[in-house]
Amino acid sequence: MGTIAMDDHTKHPLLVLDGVSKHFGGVQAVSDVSFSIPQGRITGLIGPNGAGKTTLFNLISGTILPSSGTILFAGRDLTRLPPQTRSRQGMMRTFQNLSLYPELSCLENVTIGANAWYRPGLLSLVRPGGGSIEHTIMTQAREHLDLVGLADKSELPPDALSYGDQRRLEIARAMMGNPQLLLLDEPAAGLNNQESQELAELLLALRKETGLTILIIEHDMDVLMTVSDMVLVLVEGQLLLENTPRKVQQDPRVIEAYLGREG
Ligand SMILES: Nc1ncnc2c1ncn2[C@@H]1O[C@H](COP(=O)(O)OP(=O)(O)OP(=O)(O)O)[C@@H](O)[C@H]1O
Repeated sequence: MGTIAMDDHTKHPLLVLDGVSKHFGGVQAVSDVSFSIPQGRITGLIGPNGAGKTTLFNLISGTILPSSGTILFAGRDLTRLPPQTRSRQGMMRTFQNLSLYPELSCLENVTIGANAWYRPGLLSLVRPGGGSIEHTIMTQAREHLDLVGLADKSELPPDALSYGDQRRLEIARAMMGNPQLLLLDEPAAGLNNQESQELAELLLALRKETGLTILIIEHDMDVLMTVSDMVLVLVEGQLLLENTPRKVQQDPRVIEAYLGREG
């Protein structure tokens, strides 16, 4: 009802967390976390081990439900909706550990991402005899392999790829779901310096080409500094601060939080 002022220079938020908490028995993993992410922004999520980053990702993608609080995505309340509904609405994720299918080719692995929107029963009704949806999926999968630079590896099994390329393959599969929001859980883990830098460039290119919004957990500071517009710092389940990567790196509270953990 015209609640957004047309001259408002702040972009409409794609993802909004409002007072989100999660406890596992006596462990307060995420505590009263609120933030919002505008469309097209790349946001880094950092924090010492056990800070609650993965729990927060699981809450956003819906594999676990919050103890309290609200999660809005594209203006809709998704707090209690299952992961499949969230991916259908444009939220895709990759995992800390690779989750590729070794018995399938790279191309077939990418097609799996279409599960986010392809429900055979429904589509066969919508497109009666109107060309093959399988053909469309294969074509899109090839385009996404090309997008991440793996066009020439389509028939290989994922195990034949370098670790860096396997990470790219996972991203291609997530992109196959036509996401508005991509959640990346440590995509540079296990990559060498060159692979990490190439990954950072890929993420920036994806954002440029598709207007994608990305939330990324990443321990590799070089990657984080390269790709992030803003960084959220989580410590002991609480949001300590949100600022630009440079400001975050220099913030004594952040340094203290990391050193405090190591000491
Ligand atoms: N299913 C669970 N049951 C009980 N406790 C859990 C569960 N999942 C997470 N926790 C606890 O919640 C806290 C936050 O864990 P989480 O894995 O979210 O942190 P993290 O920031 O992702 O850590 P890391 O950087 O090591 O991956 C930890 O104390 C962890 O032990």
